[in-house]
Amino acid sequence: MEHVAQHRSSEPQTIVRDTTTTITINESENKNGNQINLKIDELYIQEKNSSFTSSNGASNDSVSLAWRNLSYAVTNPKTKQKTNLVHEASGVVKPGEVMAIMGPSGAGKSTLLDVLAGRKNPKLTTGEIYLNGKPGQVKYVSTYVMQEDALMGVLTVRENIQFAADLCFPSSYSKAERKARVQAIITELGLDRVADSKIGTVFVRGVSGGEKRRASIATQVLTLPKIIFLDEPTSGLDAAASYNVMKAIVQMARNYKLTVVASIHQPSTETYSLFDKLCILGRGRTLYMGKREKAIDYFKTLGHVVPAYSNPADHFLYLINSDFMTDRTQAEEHITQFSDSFENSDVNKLLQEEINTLIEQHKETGTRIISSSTTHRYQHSFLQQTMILVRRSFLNAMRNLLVFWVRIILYVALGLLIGTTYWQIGYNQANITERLSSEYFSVAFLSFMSIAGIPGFLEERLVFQRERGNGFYSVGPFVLANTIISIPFLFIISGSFTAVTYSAVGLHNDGKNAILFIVYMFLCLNVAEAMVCFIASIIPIFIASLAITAFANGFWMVFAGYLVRPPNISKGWKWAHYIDYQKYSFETILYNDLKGLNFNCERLNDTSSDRMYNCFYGDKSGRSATFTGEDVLNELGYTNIRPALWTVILIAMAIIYRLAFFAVLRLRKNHS
Ligand SMILES: Nc1ncnc2c1ncn2[C@@H]1O[C@H](COP(=O)(O)OP(=O)(O)OP(=O)(O)O)[C@@H](O)[C@H]1O
Repeated sequence: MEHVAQHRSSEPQTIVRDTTTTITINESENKNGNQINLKIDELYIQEKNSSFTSSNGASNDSVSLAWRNLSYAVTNPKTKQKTNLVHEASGVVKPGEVMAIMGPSGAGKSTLLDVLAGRKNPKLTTGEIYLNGKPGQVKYVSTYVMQEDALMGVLTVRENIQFAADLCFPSSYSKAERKARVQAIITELGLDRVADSKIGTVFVRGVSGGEKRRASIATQVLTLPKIIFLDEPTSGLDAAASYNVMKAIVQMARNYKLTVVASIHQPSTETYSLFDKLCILGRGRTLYMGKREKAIDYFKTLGHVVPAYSNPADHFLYLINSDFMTDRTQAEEHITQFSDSFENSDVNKLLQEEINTLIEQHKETGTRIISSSTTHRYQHSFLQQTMILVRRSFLNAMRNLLVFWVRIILYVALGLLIGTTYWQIGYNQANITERLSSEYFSVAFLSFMSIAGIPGFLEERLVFQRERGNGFYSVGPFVLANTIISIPFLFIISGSFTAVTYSAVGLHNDGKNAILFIVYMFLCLNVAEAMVCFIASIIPIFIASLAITAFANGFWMVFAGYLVRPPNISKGWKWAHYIDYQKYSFETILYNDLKGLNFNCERLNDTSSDRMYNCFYGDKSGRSATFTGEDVLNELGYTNIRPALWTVILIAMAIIYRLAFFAVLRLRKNHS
């Protein structure tokens, strides 16, 4: 095989190779003006030659994974009893091999996968993990593909992968090179046909489940990490889709000598036949670890012949399943028998020898894969990470019905409702209550409606979690991008709401006051939005965060100072009033409207008295025909409103919620 790879130089380049598929990128797309014809392994070779390091900082040499006497034990806090979720496991997976961890539900598949991937608490882990025969840190050479598809539904397959590529490849890669890499992985995972189709949302029918899973995998293996861990990559897929997903993974492992470990629940016969190795677990114990094609013979030596025409995977799982044994001791013995048999088997002896040989072979040679630094290096600066995320969030918001358009429509509809309900309330004292109500409901309803942003936020958060886990960017750029993107969006909402409400109600008829109304609505929504992000980051479960945000907004509505006026709020709840963002929003809007307005008192027709007017507010002598907006504020107890200070408080509250949102994500990251 011939590889010529030098497209990073300024000279025109030719890439000659013996594969059938090449990807042609338009000349104009290459910043050097050169045509690029690449396939994924060509890029891989180039990276190797140019000391490419993956996003995790690892070199591109193949890496074997071995583990010996690996246990993971948890202690029951009540009984103080220790339980081994993984017990004395050993195994080897070599470059180009795919190993499936199989076992019934609760067997410890995910736990073993997580322990191998370095995602579990190291204090609870004992045993050794070797990379190329030397103890090493797996996370620097691996990627972990989560079970959930973390993609943006309104973006196409290509766009999702492209944004991941923009984030995980250094800026030294030209746009055309990144595009070539994206196209290569699309081809590699058999996604060409649907590359420009949207992933799909509740509103838009998108690609199939299997295609979505492959797209999700593509976003996570772009850098060709040397070891790939996949948590149930076929869960929720039918047999054909599962086979296609696994086939694509196996193909990649073979082509690029990647070491792949996947937990699999119940593979079909076809999918099962794709694996090179099997690790069968039962109650955390190893019941078989070795070559897939030797498993049938091994179980035969134990007296368990796989019936003709049956799926070996099904048969093994059926054999070892003790879940429905009512006697716990009997169930335990059942598993112990299998694990003891394996421990004393020739297969295990060969496995131990293989691990020993691997360690011996690399004793004198090879370098230890371990990070020299505890701090992670990202491919882009903080600012660049933020800008890429802003671009993606913008595209997502513009296309996402739920994030943008539905919310705009809802806010405008709410504006119309308030505008028509309080239509031209005028300047008579009888309508003061309605005037205040229209302002209170503007604040309260719009704040409440911020819950509509939860689904979109949770989708983005899932993508963030995956990308953060893969070291694409840090928490700061995500929070900052989320904040930046919300600003124009909230201004548009505030502006369109004001456009349909302000004049319809007949609020303070002055351009300056109308603009200030938009600003105050914006400040209010800005806090509401930040609070939503904070709550949804603490509880990233749709129904739960919806309920808690609704409760929080209901709570703030009570203490905003309209349903109960400030002087009448009981002492015990005063604190709530002072930390209530709706109070500051409502009061600034109220002040902005009432200050400088005059209202008409009721004219009395009683000629026998010198009282000509009945005024609810202001001068009650009966001689004044009007009262001022300030009179209303004073008499209702809205004293000491300081718009400038309230504005600062609202900005500070938004910043505090955003910082809390940042802290939650940081803590969760550290925790995981
Ligand atoms: N932190 C923990 N503390 C106590 N028990 C735990 C903990 N984590 C997992 N377990 C238990 O360990 C066992 C193995 O869990 P694990 O998720 O690894 O199983 P699994 O084989 O992946 O199951 P499934 O196929 O259902 O996902 C289960 O019985 C689970 O309840």
